[in-house]
Amino acid sequence: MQRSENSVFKRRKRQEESQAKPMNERFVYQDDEVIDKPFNWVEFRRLFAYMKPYARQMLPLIALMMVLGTMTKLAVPYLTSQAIDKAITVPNLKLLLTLTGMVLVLYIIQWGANVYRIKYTNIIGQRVIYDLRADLFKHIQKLSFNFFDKRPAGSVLVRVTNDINSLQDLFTNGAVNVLIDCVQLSGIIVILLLINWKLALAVMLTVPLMFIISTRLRVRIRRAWQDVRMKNSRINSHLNESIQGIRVTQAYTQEHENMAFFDRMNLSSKNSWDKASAMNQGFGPLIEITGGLGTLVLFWFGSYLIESNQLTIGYLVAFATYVGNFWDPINRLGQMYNQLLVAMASSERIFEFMDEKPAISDKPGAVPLPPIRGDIELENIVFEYEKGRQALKGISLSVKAGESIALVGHTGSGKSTIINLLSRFYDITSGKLTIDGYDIRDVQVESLRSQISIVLQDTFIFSGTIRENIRFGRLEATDEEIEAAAKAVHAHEFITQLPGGYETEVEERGTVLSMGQRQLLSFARSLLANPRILILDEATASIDTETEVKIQDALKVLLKGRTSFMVAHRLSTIRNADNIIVLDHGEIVESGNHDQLMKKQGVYRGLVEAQFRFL
Ligand SMILES: Nc1ncnc2c1ncn2[C@@H]1O[C@H](COP(=O)(O)OP(=O)(O)OP(=O)(O)O)[C@@H](O)[C@H]1O
Repeated sequence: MQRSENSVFKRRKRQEESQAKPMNERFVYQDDEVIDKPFNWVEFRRLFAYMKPYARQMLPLIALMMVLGTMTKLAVPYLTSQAIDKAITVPNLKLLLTLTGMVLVLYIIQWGANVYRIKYTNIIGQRVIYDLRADLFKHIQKLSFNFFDKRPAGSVLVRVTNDINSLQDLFTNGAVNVLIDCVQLSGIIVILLLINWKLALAVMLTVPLMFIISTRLRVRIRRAWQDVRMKNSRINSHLNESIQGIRVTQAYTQEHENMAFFDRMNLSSKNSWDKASAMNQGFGPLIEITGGLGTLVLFWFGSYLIESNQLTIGYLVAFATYVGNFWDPINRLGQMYNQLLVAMASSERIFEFMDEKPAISDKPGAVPLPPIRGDIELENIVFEYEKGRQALKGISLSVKAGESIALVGHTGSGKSTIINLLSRFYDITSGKLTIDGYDIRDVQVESLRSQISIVLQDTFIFSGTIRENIRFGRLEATDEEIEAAAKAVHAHEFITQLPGGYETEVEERGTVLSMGQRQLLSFARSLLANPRILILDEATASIDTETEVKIQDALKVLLKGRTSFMVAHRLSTIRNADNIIVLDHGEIVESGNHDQLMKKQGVYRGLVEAQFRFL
C-alpha cells in the first residue's frame, strides 16, 4: 500500500515536472514571501518587546529554574566519575551509596526545575501570541477599503493564523531553549577544560569543520522551508476563494477543473515539504558523524592520557558523557537558528500589516461631526481608484436635507463610487465634499459614519440570532425597538414564521435566509440605527414585486425626514425620488425628477423604455 502510494506520488511528480506551464491558470496568487532577507535586529527587538510586560514578573523565576536545571544536569557526570574512581575501582560501598543518593536528588531537582520552567515559558508564550494576534486583528479592522481591494482575503487570513502560529514555538520553547543551550554549552566547555584542557581542545577540533558545513547546509534548508510556506500560503488563498465561490463552481460544473488545480497546488506543496524535510534529516546525521569523529579523538587521545597517568578512567567516562551532551545543544542551536529565521520572516509579514497606515484616518485636530441635518454638497469631485483612471470626472451636486436622490446609469458609470465617497470609505482625489458645511476630511471618521447607514444588495449577516443581527444597527436598542423596526419594514411576518422567531440562529452570510429576507433584515437594522443619511445600494434588487409594494411603504417610513441616496437598476423603485441623477462614464449627464426626465427624451427615458420593453 505504502509503496503504491509512493509510486502514485512519484508519477504525479513526474507529470507535474513535465508540464512546465500550469494547465489551469485561472487563479493567480502573488507570492508575498520575502526570501533571504538579512537578519533584522530592529524587528527582532520589536518582536521581543511583546515579552516585556511579563518579563519582570516571570523571567527571573524562569532563569532560576533554567540555571538550576542545567547545573544539576552538568553535575551528574562529575559525580559518576567520582563513583568510578573512588567507589568502584577502589570498592567503597558507603561512598557509592552516598553518590547514588546525590545523583537521585539531583535528578529530582532537575525534574522539578524543568516542570516549572516549561510551565512559565508556556504561559509567557501564550500571552505574547494572544497580544500579537489581538493587536493584528485590531489593526486590520481599521484598515481602509483600498487595503482589502489589493489583497485576497486568504492572504490576510494566513497572516493572522499561520504567521502568528509560526511564532508560537519561538516564544514557548525556542527563546528559552537557546539560553539553556548556551548556558549548557559554556558550562560543558569550562568543565572539559578544567578536567583536561589538552583532551578538551583535541575533541573540539572538529567544531569549526562542522560549523562551516552546517552553515552552508542551513541556508539551503531555510530556503526550502520558505518555499513550503509560500506554497501553503497559496493553498490557503485558493481554499478561501474556492469556498466563497463554491456556488459558482458548482453551477458551472467546474469542480473537476478546480480539483485538478488544487491537486497541483497540494502536490507541489507536498513535494516542497518532502524536499525540505529530506534536507533537514541530513542535518542530524551530519552532526552525529562529526560527533563520532570527536568520540574517536576522545578515546584515542584519552587512552594515551590514561596510560601516561594524566587522566583517570572515571574522568574519561565523565568526559565522554559531557562530549555526548555537547553535540545536542549545538544541533538544537542550529535548528533554532532556522526557526528564528522562519519566525523573523513571519514577524516581518505581521509587522508589515501592522505598519500599514489606514488610508482613511482622522487628521490631527479632526472634530467630531455634530448631529447633522443632512445637507450635502459635492463640488467638482474627481476620483481615481487607480492612478490615472478616473471613475468620477468632476461631479457637482447639491442636496438639501431630507431630499431623496436616485443614482442611475449604466453599469460601471460610477454610482457605487459616489456612495463610497459619502461615507469616506475612500478619499476624493480632488474637489470638495461637505455635509452641513463640514468638509468630511476635517471631521472624525467615526462621527461621520455613525450618522450614515448603508443597505447593500449583498447584505452581510453575521453568525448569531436574527435579533442580534438587527441590533447591530444600534447596540443599546431594546427588544421592543428591534421588533418595532422589523414590523415597520415588513420583516416581522417572516421572522415570526421561522422556527426560533427572533432567536433563530443564522450563519455567516445568512444562508438560512433568502436574499430578499436578508435585505428586509438589513432595512430593519438601518431603521434602528436611525441615521440622518441613508444609502440604499441596489437594496431592493432581490425583493419580489409583491414584497416591493410593501417595501415602498416601508421605504416611505425609512426615508422620511432623512437625506437618502438610492442606487437602483430597477427604475420603478426610484420613480418618487426628488432628484434623479443620471451618470455616464463618471459624469452627470442628466438630472431632475421622473416627469422632467421623461419629457427630456434623453438617457433616462431611454433606460426606462428599455426596461419597459424588456418586461
Ligand atoms: N475597488 C475598485 N478598484 C478599482 N476600480 C474600481 C473599484 N471599484 C470600482 N472600480 C471602477 O470604477 C468605475 C465605477 O465603478 P462603480 O462601482 O462606481 O460603478 P456602478 O455604476 O456602481 O456600477 P454597477 O451598476 O455595476 O454597480 C468602474 O469602471 C469600475 O471598474
